[in-house]
Amino acid sequence: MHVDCTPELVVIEFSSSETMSGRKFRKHRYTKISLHQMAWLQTSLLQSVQVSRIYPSDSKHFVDMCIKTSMKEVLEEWQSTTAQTNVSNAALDSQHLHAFLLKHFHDPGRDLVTLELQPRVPDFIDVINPRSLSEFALEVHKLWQVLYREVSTSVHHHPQNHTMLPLPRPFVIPGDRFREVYYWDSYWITLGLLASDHTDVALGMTHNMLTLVDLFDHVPNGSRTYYVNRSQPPLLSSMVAACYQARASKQLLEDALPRLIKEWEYWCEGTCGGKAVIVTDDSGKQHRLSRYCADWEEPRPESYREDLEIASSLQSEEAKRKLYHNLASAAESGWDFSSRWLKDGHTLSTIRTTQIIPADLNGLLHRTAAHISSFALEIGDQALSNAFKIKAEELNEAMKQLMWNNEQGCWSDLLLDADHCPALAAPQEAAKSAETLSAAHVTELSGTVGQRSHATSATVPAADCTVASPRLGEDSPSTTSQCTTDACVTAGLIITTGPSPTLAVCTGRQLSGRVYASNWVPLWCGCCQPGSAEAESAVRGLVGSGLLQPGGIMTSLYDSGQQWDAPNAWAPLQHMIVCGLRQCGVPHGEALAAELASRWIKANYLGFHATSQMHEKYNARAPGKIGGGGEYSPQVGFGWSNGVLLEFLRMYPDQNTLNA
Ligand SMILES: OC[C@H]1O[C@H](O[C@H]2O[C@H](CO)[C@@H](O)[C@H](O)[C@H]2O)[C@H](O)[C@@H](O)[C@@H]1O
Repeated sequence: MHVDCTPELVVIEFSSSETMSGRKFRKHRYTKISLHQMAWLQTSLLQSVQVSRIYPSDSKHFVDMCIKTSMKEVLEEWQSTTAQTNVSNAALDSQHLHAFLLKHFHDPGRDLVTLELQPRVPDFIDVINPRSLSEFALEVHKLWQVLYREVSTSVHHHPQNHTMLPLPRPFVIPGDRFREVYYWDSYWITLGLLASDHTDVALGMTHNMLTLVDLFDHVPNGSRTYYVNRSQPPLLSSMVAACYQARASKQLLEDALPRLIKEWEYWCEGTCGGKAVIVTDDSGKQHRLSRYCADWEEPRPESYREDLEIASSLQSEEAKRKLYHNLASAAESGWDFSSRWLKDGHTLSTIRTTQIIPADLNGLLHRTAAHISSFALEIGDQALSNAFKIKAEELNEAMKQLMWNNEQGCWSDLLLDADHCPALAAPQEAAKSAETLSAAHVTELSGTVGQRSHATSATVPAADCTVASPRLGEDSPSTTSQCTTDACVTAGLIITTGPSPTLAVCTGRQLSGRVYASNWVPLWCGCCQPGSAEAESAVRGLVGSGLLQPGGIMTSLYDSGQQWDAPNAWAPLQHMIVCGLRQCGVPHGEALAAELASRWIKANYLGFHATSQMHEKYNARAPGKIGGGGEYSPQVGFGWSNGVLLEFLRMYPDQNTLNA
């Protein structure tokens, strides 16, 4: 396989099989096995199994099963079975399907081995006050053992029989249906492991992530082949920073730096396609920002039936492809799903993820650049450090000019008009003109995308073009300045070729007025100076946002029925915002951080006492109540909740008001 991260088109064609059509994958390097797997994940077998509801409780069940025989055998027999029964490319009756699956597949789980973790009780647990909380912390600490795994030898020897990626080191999984490593979950799991004195496991998890960057030029959403088409919120540099703080090894920084730079290029340089966008500010100055943009335009294999159902209301194939692309891109955001990505705020078929420049993503990229700069300094590479210092400053300036929402005291998401911007199109669309190669298995074709020179104009409301109060609905704007229809129309969108052939220049944009916890993530990412006017305004904005509830920081103000919305509260958001408040240099911010951490600890404690479990999400309005909504049933375990709880108790061991 080609190793450079250059614009590339990979064409897969399984010529001997009717069940596999030629598929194109643009960008990045995929491993050969993952390419075969990606093609396999688009066969009529997958479609038949998922549509038949043979595993009714969860669409993820089938894609996590392991092949008993070989992929070749499975596909050849599938082809002849469907041919014999004269239902080529269509569903078999459930009896035949059952028999077929039993012959060729193991239930999920064969790709993992449960390991023994070295027992230890970290010192901070003894210091926790009151005693009941210290006992609770010990129970949660013991859950690492329950979630500790490594991949089985079969994954290393026969990777083509597994969707599981062959990770070299042991790891902690989130739990329940999430039987693999998840990118952003791993950061909070790592923090919890470090608090728990499991430093070697934390380092191993970080090493796994660096290996994934070697293989894919990015960290996939999760360690499964069906997740490699996208990433998740970039927290690898934060994992490295946390491990470096725990065990100051310069070797870790030496190993990490080239991989972090590769990851940076994936998100920000535009060479890997789709994610980087140029947006101009009111003075015409161009800024580079990033968005979520998956390399996938099919139903997600792990949620196949769900995606087909959402698409059923759409007529054209193009509209369906665009929908699938936006669903996968929302999964890349980690916020799958949320009113945040939905044009009307509640209907999944109105999803428009790739039209949005997210405040949290760009904040995290700023944090990544700042980390790279400081790691480079630490190992004596002044030039690299300077280069990334400049990148961090540029991104900060872009966010300040384009995303800072003075009215709400936060960084808001930006809306672009993707319909009128060719380079913002879905990946297969952008690659449409490329020639499909016929090949026995896998072939590569380089340098075919993004050669565009359009100068189109269309109209979208501009940043200063707004109406009164924030509301959820179509393009609800953010500030209270007057807006007339004419003013909106004249401040139009102009798209031209950007400095790099793959980047679009968008001169029209609109600040989202919707209120999400993600709007305060940049506070944690160092996007304003401690003690500055912005920091003060952000603290005020958060207090007045309506998000601060008795059970923690609510994800949004909108009860959309999606899991990344009200009334749910998620551990990662609590952690980033609490730490942002702690470091923002505003006295009231620090007190608020302590108060919010206490609310979260109490909610987790009550939830554990009611259910004997740690949960993936909670209900912010009712402390101790479990969260819900979304496309799968609420999960227990749970990696990041355990990590944040232990980290909060390490930071704030005195919780004497627990029973108040
Ligand atoms: O199967 C549906 C989706 O499930 C995952 O998303 C959710 O769980 C992840 C693991 O805890 C978490 O990282 C993510 O924020 C959750 O929304 C998965 O990441 C998605 O890609 C997948 O489509």
